[in-house]
Amino acid sequence: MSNTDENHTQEENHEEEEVLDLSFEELGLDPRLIRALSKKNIEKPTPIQQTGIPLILEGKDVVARAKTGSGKTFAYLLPLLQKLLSDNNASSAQALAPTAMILVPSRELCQQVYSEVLSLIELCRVQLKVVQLTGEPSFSEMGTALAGPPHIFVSTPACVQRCLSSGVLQAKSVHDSLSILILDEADLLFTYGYEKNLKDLKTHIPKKCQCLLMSATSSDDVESLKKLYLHNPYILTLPEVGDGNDEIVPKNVQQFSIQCSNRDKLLYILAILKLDLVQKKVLIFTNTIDTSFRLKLYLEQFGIKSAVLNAELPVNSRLHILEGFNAGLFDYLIATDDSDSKEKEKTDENKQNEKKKSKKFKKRKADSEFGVVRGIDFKNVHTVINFDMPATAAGYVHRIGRTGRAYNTGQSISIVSPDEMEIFEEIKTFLGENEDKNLKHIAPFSLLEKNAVEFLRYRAEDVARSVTKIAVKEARAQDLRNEILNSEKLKAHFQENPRDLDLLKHDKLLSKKAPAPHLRDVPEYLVDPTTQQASKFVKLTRVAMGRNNNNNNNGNRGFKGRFKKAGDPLKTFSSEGKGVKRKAKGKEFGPKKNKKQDV
Ligand SMILES: Nc1ncnc2c1ncn2[C@@H]1O[C@H](COP(=O)(O)OP(=O)(O)OP(=O)(O)O)[C@@H](O)[C@H]1O
Repeated sequence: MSNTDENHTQEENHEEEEVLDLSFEELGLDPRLIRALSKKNIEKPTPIQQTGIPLILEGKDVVARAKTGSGKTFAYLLPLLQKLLSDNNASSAQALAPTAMILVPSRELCQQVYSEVLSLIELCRVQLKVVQLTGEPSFSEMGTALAGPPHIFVSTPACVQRCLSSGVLQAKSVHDSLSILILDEADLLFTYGYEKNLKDLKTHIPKKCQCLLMSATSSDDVESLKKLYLHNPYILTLPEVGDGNDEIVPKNVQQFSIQCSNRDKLLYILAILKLDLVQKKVLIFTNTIDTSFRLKLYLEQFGIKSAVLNAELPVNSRLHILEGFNAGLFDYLIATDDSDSKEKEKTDENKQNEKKKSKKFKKRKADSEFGVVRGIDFKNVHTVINFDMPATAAGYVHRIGRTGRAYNTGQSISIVSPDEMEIFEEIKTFLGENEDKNLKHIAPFSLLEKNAVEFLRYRAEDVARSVTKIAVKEARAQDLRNEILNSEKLKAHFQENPRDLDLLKHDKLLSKKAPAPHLRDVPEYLVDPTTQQASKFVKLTRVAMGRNNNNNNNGNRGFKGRFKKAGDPLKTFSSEGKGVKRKAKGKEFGPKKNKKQDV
């Protein structure tokens, strides 16, 4: 809508264009922003930032499609802040509504984007006001949030609609003041049920307003949103999603799989974690909340402490669990991810999955604004484990995308049972695996020897039997009670001490009986020499990476934190399946080419 020619319905033709190796200075960014980025160890723009920032600064409507973790948030935040910095004292002085709105599908994303903007503003030391609001705020909460008004309003479509219909936000003021609207994680907005909100909201968006649409994947929903909100947009597709030539998962993520029976999944994950075969931090995905508690209780018995994250926890707890994990207060997070099935439900008439969900799960009210996977920037996650396989291939890509973010490296391990083989095959096809061409993206996880697993079997099965359904049910209820209590305390505490991290220890033990001392350490005679060697390699790598079991509290390692391939024993230790497609080196961000195209 930023384009002045309203009658111009034909979208522009954009030729394919080489991505230049530009610096932030060359992109014309304000020195204050560049200094702020530097303090965050961010020195060089990613490809989507290199191509997106100049277009957004020019005032173009842009659709940006770039793979997960490619830096889309700064691609829109930096030009947005630059614009606000340059007209801070002029137009916004008489404004009665925010100058910019960033709409996201979930509370977690809202908090994440808000923190990112706030920290940039603080580091720039400028007087810009950013506010976030989600859920169902009261009249006075809306009034407080929008008083001023803030320059940037981060919210969900439903919440903005609420502000408008209550009259706290005047349609005329929005019409007069709003100059940039950003729809982030656009491919999820309809899935999360915001279609009507977005259609209604459209009537209040002034034609002069610049609209940006950010998404990791393309979909019919993105297409509909584009038609609804954007005029004559630039379509940035990085990499060429869907043209079959590029990898969908970032190259800096090594993907592995383990095939075992459903019953052995606990045994295998124990072996991976207990024998120290993966780098921390570790994010583990399950499909149901009960499974996550079962896993937590089980691992606890072996001295492995973890936190759980799911939709039934109070929002404050969820946000602080994320914050604590990002700050490095605990190493293992078990997340229940069903955002994937939300999408499946939407398109799939077959409701069998629904039936499988336990009655208990259905009774508890899960937060519809909860999103654990899409867009959440889990900091410094080195390993993603699919304890349960996701329901769709797109879900897999989004889960794996929680590691290897920006210029970091990472790995994923999917533990696949026979009844998950169908989706596993689907995922492999989606990733472009081709048996004929001997092209593989997911290799067997060969660091884990069968012998090593068998040595642990007796103890593991014994403990697994002790984690009964009743124990799981009690732990789940106990955790919920704890977190509800915590939630109110956390809210009050963090209002006064926003930077205090003491309360964020969400990996407390839930087991009724303390872990038996003999289960905490695996005696050396139980581990075969090959596994011992693999484990030593992983430890050495950790030291080389500067992690040494303790995560540093610096959320962003940027370039300086990444380790070189040559120094990564995981990559020299033979763990790749025959014919696995790997790149020895090269840019970690997709292809050289940027495709700007007409749609
Ligand atoms: N130029 C950069 N250099 C190094 N790190 C960067 C750069 N830009 C962004 N990052 C970091 O990369 C991580 C991923 O960025 P971001 O969350 O914006 O990715 P995304 O493309 O939005 O991913 P998703 O599609 O999963 O939401 C963040 O931790 C961010 O701070």
